[in-house]
Amino acid sequence: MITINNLSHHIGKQHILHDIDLSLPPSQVIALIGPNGAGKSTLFSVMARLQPLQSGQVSFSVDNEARDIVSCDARTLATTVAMLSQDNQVQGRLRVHELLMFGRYPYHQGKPTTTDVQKVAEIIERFELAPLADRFLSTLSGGQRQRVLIAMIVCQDTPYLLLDEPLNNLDMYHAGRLMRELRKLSQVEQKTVVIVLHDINQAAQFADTVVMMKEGTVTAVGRPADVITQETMKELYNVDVTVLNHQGRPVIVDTV
Ligand SMILES: Nc1ncnc2c1ncn2[C@@H]1O[C@H](COP(=O)(O)OP(=O)(O)OP(=O)(O)O)[C@@H](O)[C@H]1O
Repeated sequence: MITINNLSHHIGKQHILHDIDLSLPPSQVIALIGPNGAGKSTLFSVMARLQPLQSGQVSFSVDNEARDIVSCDARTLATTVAMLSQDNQVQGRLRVHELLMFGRYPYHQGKPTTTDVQKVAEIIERFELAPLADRFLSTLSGGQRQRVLIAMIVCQDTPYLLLDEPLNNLDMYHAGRLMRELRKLSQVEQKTVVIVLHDINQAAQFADTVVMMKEGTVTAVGRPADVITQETMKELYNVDVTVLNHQGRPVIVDTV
């Protein structure tokens, strides 16, 4: 469970996040959606302590114990929550398998064990990265680099994953594969995966819970079928859509 209480955030004089209260259930895929500038990335970076918490509280519960992001030491936080941000700067002179091992750093602190080696091998297999494993990151395409970055986050093996627009640059095959892997991580390994998506149909198809944000506030939280409606799409994005139903989940079609 992720618990956020009264979280507000300013950048300069601009009020970016307003009094956010959220309880996000464990072992789910949770889609965070909302228009550009709504505050999704800011919320993620505060949750992962990449930006200091200015007011409010955030905690991640592990084994029935709440880990507060302010009091948590760096190593514990790094084994609790992993985040993929939108603007990842990667060192191009690393090879793919070296970057994945870097994801294991909170565990091995520079001295990889057989468990770390096995985990990296498992993730290479699972994310179909074997043909790329020895390549330098600087030689990869945008989509290949994105897949490797996501795999590195999964290598970190944390109970909570925050993924900011992980589908960027991914083709239809890899986007679908990734969403299925995330679902498996939540269902089989009981991980909680919070994912910023701009493709509402991916959110509708794969998320257990959808959180809607606009102008720094949370406007709705619920199951896709309950919250993805003509009205909420108009309210969030000012678009007119038709909402269809496919196997109990909404599918939206832009109404021209
Ligand atoms: N470093 C900064 N300085 C000033 N304003 C910022 C800074 N970072 C973010 N903002 C502002 O904060 C608001 C929220 O930005 P944020 O990146 O969190 O939105 P988002 O919902 O992730 O948007 P997107 O969907 O476009 O990625 C925006 O108005 C943005 O311009």
